[in-house]
Amino acid sequence: MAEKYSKQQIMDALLDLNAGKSDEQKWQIEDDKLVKTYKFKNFVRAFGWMSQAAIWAEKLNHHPEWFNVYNKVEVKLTTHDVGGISELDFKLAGKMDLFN
Ligand SMILES: C[C@H](O)[C@H](O)[C@H]1CNC2=NC(N)=NC(=O)C2=N1
Repeated sequence: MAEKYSKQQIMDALLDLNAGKSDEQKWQIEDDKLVKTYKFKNFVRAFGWMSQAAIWAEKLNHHPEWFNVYNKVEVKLTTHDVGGISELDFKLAGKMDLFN
């Protein structure tokens, strides 16, 4: 099972994940969750991306909390099994960024 990351591990991994991204594209930590809002051209693009992300989530056996309205998807990643953020959240976040 994944281990809960310490604050330091989270900050290190976050720097890595956000490297080279504009402020708008950066992941943030909110309430012990890794959070980002993706914006797409339209609903079909948003939903297509969610379908791809769902396949990665299933592969990793790690599932997002997310909320979609039209062209926006708000994603919150946390590891329920450990009550915090783990490597799995950063893995899934990295995959999500690959095809957005
Ligand atoms: C039994 C099952 O493997 C676990 O409940 C998995 C499924 N997906 C999960 N997803 C997330 N985000 N956190 C978990 O702790 C988690 N655990």
